[in-house]
Amino acid sequence: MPHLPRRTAILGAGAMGQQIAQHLRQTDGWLVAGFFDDWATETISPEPVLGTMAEVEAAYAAGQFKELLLGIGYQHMAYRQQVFNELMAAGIPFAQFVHPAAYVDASAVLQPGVFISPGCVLDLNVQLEPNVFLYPGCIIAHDTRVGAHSMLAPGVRLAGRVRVGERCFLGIGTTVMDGLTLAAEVRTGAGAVLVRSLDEPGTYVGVPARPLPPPL
Ligand SMILES: CC(=O)SCCNC(=O)CCNC(=O)[C@H](O)C(C)(C)COP(=O)(O)OP(=O)(O)OC[C@H]1O[C@@H](n2cnc3c(N)ncnc32)[C@H](O)[C@@H]1OP(=O)(O)O
Repeated sequence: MPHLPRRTAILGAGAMGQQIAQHLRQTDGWLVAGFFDDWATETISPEPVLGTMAEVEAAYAAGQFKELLLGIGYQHMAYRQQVFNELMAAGIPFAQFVHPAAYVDASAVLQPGVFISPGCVLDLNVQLEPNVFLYPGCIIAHDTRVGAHSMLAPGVRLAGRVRVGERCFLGIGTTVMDGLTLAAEVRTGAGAVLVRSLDEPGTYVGVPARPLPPPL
């Protein structure tokens, strides 16, 4: 008997939600049930907006979808965490999506809500905590762990035994040397190269990366 497709709803109908939907549509075994969004009532996509965020639980109970993925972007890191935790606590399952054009070693440990875009490579014993989102082309070397709700922009490279804290956003092309630990809520600018561990939240830019002073 053929497997039923994974009927998945996406939280957020904006650009990130649309990107997630497109990957699902093009991957065997997945089906986009629709979107939940507090602002949009319709989308350019074939699937409907099923309701607002407050209506997710009732839609799940009514069987409108089986799993969730989160399409809330890096400008809203605290909200990403809040929505994920609330819906997990309500017993609504989050999917894990690994694009077929990614390489994920069999030893990797992926928690619920993880999303892995095309071109990513995860080597031996990588751990992605809940709700981690990898944009295309991220390379994560052996024994590295990425903390819950963090997002890695396209082309981020983490060497071996790195620890990335929760709610971090690593900007496009960031490189992190082996064995470093990054605190929670670290952000990095495009092309940053991290050569020391970072104990404090904040934005870091440059080669080697330095703190970006907060605006006056
Ligand atoms: C799929 C996707 O598209 S995912 C998103 C991918 N996009 C990214 O990763 C972008 C990451 N963001 C950046 O790099 C941004 O420049 C940030 C967040 C680091 C800083 O943004 P802002 O706070 O707006 O800083 P602003 O642009 O005003 O620059 C402040 C200073 O930092 C410098 N600066 C900004 N970004 C960088 C950078 N990546 N590397 C080095 N210096 C930088 C600026 O030149 C400026 O220096 P100055 O004061 O000497 O003139």
